[in-house]
Amino acid sequence: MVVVSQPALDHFSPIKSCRPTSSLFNGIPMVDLSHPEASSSIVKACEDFGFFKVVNHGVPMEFITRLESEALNFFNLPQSEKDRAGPPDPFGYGSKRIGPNGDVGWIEYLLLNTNPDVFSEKSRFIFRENPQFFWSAVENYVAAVKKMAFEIVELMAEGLGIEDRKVMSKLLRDEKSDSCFRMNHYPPCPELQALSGRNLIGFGEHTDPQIISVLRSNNTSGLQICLRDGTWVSVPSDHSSFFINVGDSLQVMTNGRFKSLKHRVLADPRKSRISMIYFGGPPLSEKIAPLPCLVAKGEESLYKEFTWWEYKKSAYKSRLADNRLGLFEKTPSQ
Ligand SMILES: C=C1C[C@]23C[C@@]1(O)CC[C@H]2[C@@]12CC[C@H](O)[C@@](C)(C(=O)O1)[C@H]2[C@@H]3C(=O)O
Ligand SMILES: O=C(O)CCC(=O)C(=O)O
Ligand SMILES: [Fe+2]
Repeated sequence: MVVVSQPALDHFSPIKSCRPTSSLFNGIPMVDLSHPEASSSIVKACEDFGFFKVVNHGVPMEFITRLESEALNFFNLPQSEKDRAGPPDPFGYGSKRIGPNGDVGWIEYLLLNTNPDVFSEKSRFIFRENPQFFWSAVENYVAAVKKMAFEIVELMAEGLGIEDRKVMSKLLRDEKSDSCFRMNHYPPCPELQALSGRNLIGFGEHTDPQIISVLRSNNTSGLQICLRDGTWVSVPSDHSSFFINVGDSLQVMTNGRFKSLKHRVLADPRKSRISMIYFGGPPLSEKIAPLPCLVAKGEESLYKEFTWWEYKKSAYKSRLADNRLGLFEKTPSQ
């Protein structure tokens, strides 16, 4: 038996760990955005999983590789320099702590508002004083990913048989859209693996609060999703594709037809993982409610009335793993 010394464990405490799962899940739906049937595949994937992979997405590979290398440059800076861009408020650089309520993970990250008008001072610092870290790389990448996200929600509306195909995309396209962009770095954790044979939790289980999340990572796996039967499965990494998550707000807008997906990230013992996620949210004042055309005659909304601002305020009072939507359900689920 391997005896783990207390000082070694203290280094990771209180970050949780779990047994490594070697099996990769091969059942993730794949949507080819250039296929004529893409809209119905999107709807099916959202109903069955709340998650799917996108190929033929139209985001230029040069934007992807450039941003990844800029992100690596940033995360390779000395700790004292990175700390000047933090702590997150929620925007800026953060390390180990996720959110304001005591969640921790084996992670460092940069969280940015996609609207440059609302850049926090810290975000300004990152780009003004770190010439290695190019704002233009973020701008090009985010613009291309947003375009893809708009197309995906428009195809979704089409697949759902909604007359106004822009009903969701206009919320993301709105100049007041409350969207954000996150770059995560999960350093390797060889010591713990050697000591205990376990993987550190990089980002604990949670659902994303927004409408849609668009994720891309390097070729290091670690992302896991929770299937309907409660089992956690690992998503095979694919550095040239994107992964889409249904967020809590989309669950509400479809009156529960699509479910937001619980996911988490395990750090790899040997390889670092870099991920970049665009979280598409509505304007703060927007009412989040089931789209009337998705509520059948005689049916009711499953949710109380709330604005995105009210939901976000409540989300920021919650812990990562909390069932945030539970507070807004008319009939609370367990
Ligand atoms: C613990 C928290 C971090 C988070 C805000 C929260 O209070 C609960 C939701 C978390 C989450 C998950 C998805 C995104 O990564 C994120 C930016 C978001 O909008 O909600 C994070 C928040 C965060 O890291 O600030
Ligand atoms: O880093 C990842 O792959 C996923 C992170 C995540 O779920 C998040 O930032 O909300
Ligand atoms: Fe997430």
